[in-house]
Amino acid sequence: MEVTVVHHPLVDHKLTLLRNKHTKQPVFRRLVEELVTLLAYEATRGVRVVDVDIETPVTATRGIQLAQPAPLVVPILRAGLGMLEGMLRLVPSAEVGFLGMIRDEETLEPMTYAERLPNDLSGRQCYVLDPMLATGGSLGGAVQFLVDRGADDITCICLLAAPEGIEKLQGLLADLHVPCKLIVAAVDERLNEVGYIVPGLGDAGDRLYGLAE
Ligand SMILES: O=P(O)(O)OC[C@H]1O[C@H](OP(=O)(O)OP(=O)(O)O)[C@H](O)[C@@H]1O
Ligand SMILES: O=c1cc[nH]c(=O)[nH]1
Ligand SMILES: [Mg+2]
Repeated sequence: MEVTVVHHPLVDHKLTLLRNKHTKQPVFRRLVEELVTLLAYEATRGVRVVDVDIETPVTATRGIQLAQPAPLVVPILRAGLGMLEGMLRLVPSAEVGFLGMIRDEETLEPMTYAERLPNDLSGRQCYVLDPMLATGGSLGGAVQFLVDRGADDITCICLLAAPEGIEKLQGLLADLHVPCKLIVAAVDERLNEVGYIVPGLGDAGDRLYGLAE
């Protein structure tokens, strides 16, 4: 798996605001969207295009446009939903599929509770959105789910990743033999004893949408 850490002062500036526990929910939501737009610019460098003939007001010329089928964006509910608008701002013609996953906070095992995706994902460029790659259970489960549906081109966009999660995903992908990229704003130090990213930003879903319990 190719891992790209996006280095840019605006990304680091926004990420610092996001990490700050005093950042209020409306600002947090806005920052997540803005960050995703910046990451999506990097993540879509390999988006498929086709040549197209057009006419400008001056002359005929050749350009490009996004190829069909359109890219498929898959936010992992809940927290990944906070990234959707930021992604669609850059790729408004993308289609959207949904995957709901929750990790058991005791065992840290992920569970899939909702799914609305095309049945056949072969030949689709899939962009998975999840702000946090912690143990890697949730994103690994999501990637496995997409591959089981035939996905053969997957790009994951995360805000923060722990080294442990990246390693787990690498291991899974070595067995799956499917090309996969990871675009992330920062790789943090480690996981703590309860599976949270350190220094991290806390529970992304709770900070976006409030406490789930
Ligand atoms: O790498 P992992 O150890 O699996 O942890 C990461 C997952 O945890 C969070 O979701 P959570 O389960 O809290 O659900 P939520 O988005 O509904 O809050 C986050 O959005 C990831 O999906
Ligand atoms: O730090 C973490 C780890 C998992 N999920 C989160 O939302 N935050
Ligand atoms: Mg959560």
